[in-house]
Amino acid sequence: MTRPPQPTPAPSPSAGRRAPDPDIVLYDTMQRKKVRFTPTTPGRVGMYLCGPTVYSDAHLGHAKKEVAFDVIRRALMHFGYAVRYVANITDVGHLQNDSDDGEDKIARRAALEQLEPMEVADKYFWSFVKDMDALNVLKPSINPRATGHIGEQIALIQELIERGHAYESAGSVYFDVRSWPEYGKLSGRRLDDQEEGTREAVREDKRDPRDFALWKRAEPEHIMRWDSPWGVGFPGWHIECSAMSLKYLGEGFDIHGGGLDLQFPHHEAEIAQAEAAGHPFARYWMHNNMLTIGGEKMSKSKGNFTTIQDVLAQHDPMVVRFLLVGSHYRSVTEFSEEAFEGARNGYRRLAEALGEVERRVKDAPAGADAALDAKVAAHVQAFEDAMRDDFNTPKAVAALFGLTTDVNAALGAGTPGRDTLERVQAAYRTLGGDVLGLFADGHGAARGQDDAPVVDALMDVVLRARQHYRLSKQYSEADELRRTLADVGVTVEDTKDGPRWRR
Ligand SMILES: Nc1ncnc2c1ncn2[C@@H]1O[C@H](COP(=O)(O)OP(=O)(O)OP(=O)(O)O)[C@@H](O)[C@H]1O
Ligand SMILES: [Zn+2]
Repeated sequence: MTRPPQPTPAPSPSAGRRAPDPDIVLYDTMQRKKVRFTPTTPGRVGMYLCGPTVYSDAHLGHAKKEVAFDVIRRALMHFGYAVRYVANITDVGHLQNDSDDGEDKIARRAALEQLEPMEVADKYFWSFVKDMDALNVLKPSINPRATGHIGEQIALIQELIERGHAYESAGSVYFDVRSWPEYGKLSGRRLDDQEEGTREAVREDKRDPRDFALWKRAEPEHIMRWDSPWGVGFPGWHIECSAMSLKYLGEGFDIHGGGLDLQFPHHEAEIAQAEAAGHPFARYWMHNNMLTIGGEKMSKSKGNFTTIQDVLAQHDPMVVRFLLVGSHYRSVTEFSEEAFEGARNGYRRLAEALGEVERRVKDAPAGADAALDAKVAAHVQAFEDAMRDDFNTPKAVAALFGLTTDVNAALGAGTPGRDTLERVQAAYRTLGGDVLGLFADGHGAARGQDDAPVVDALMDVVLRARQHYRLSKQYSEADELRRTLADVGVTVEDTKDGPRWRR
């Protein structure tokens, strides 16, 4: 079975209010330098992002990646491009330790929680969606799941076998790394170097220890299994991304994104699988750096993670987002309470200035303020220049602070003309709101002030009252309190450290 050719589809239309900006520069990992960005189809961008493996709640490291690429997408839209944004959901094939051995992460979790594997995948998929909504991450245009594309993956594997780049062995299929000299071009790893690291892990059914699985034979106890030309099995982790990105974005699509840690082997494998099968792959590769804690990558397996839900129980989602955009996507973001403190103050400064502008704009005197207009235009220019230069969000945020200093000075001296205030408002809403994703409804400026400390104090009182009811066995009063809180979206959980709440 040969896979039909994949024409580049017309991307779904999105806001293209201005002519596509030809001066965007981005850092391409493949070329190892900043290059001018020119999409294949003028005005349209096809973008693919490696999404989560849905076997646990997402942590703040995942949020860094999602927000980083969300901002890139939003910036491209701001600069006049229609973006089709495809982000996959891995719900099969991702084995423990990212290797070709071990249990499937989803199946393992299913056994632990005594759920169907698809129940696990759905549970954590929806938890991920909720987190992303809270962080104001735009929904992907397409959110394909690996289990929904087994046919496409099998077809691509067949093409690789036909072309002599993959072989079947005992019911599994492996990519023949030696048949594809370009393997290693993204990460810059030479085949000899790779051999060193993997010699130990040599499997008897592989011709070469560096060969990676495209399809794995399912042992009898393996629950997630599909029929294939090679018997009952399941796909390798890498193949889904090659198959689904080509399916929805077409050959030679524009941008492929993901975390730096995915460069090797995942992205290297994605490229080899597509290109060895004769399908030109992504034209630009973008990688976000890591969110760290104590200098170490926050990661599920290291256990040094804080879930997004836990973070959001303590911090305004817009402050979390502000913290993340405060460092460049290619820089490390160190997670600490002090960093949050800084973000809270920084975000409040912007949100309060916008709040004040929005309060005054209706009653502002007619006309404009030329001096302030000139300053606003310069800050807008600085913001856009920063974003054109490899999406430099820290510089862009600095431009918003510059704007805020000038706006606060002008507001201190009186109320500027309405035309100017409207331009100031539009600058905040467009640059901070549409591009950086801040000031989402119900947060920051819309609320006028950060009421988190007040809410925290009130919740403290309420939880103590509930605790009092419980200790004096007044359970119906305690339940009534919990229900009242639930009605306004506040969940109370009793943990071994006492009651905790989140909204
Ligand atoms: N600390 C982090 N900072 C930024 N991006 C991250 C971080 N951790 C994971 N990612 C990104 O999120 C995506 C999914 O990662 P993955 O599921 O491997 O998370 P993980 O916590 O590293 O899990 P594990 O420890 O089980 O490998 C990848 O693109 C990865 O680069
Ligand atoms: Zn991928």
